[in-house]
Amino acid sequence: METLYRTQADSLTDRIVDALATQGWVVVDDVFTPAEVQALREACLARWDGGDFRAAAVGKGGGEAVRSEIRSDSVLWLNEADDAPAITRYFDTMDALRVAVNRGLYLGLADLEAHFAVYPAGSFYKKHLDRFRDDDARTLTSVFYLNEGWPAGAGGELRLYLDADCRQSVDIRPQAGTMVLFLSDRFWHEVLPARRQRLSLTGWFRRHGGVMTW
Ligand SMILES: O=C(O)CCC(=O)C(=O)O
Ligand SMILES: [Fe+2]
Repeated sequence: METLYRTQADSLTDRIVDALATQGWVVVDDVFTPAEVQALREACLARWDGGDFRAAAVGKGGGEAVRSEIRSDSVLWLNEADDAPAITRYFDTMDALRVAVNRGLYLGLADLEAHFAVYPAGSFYKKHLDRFRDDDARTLTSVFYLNEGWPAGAGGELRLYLDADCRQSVDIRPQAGTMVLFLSDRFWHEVLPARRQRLSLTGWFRRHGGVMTW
């Protein structure tokens, strides 16, 4: 009988948890409402126009460097105390998702780091894994797209490789409202060259590595 009382939000998190448990990745399109997507898109564009973005780097700490032959997007890191309600709402919703995923999968996700990314026409991100060699905190990747009506010929798909040998893959169009979630240490992926400006909001759920903090 319990299922009768389930809300739509519950069934969304059930779908996500089930897919992550069985295949390690999932594509969903109902985490945010169309109005929330639109507000995030406007916040992203306002900051892009304001010149707040920086060329994205690869690597971490001492090894961090801008390598435009590997990735040619620009990013703006976000924090939950942002002035824009759309952004604080993003962090609230993602936190609810974090709690639900922890409950279902015991991943021990502790926090989220997130940035807007803008890929100007012609940009790409070559095949990579999201987990850093020297830091295994990134556990679950979420990529959320903010592009109204992305035509089939516009490139810019996320190519997600489904096996370690990269023999099988799926291409996901970066349409507004689409969210892709995948385990950060398992799935190689790349962004195919985009033929028009491509906007996204990428988040990594991290667990606390090494020393326990309680
Ligand atoms: O935007 C995407 O589809 C993926 C971006 C990505 O792989 C990354 O920022 O690590
Ligand atoms: Fe990535």
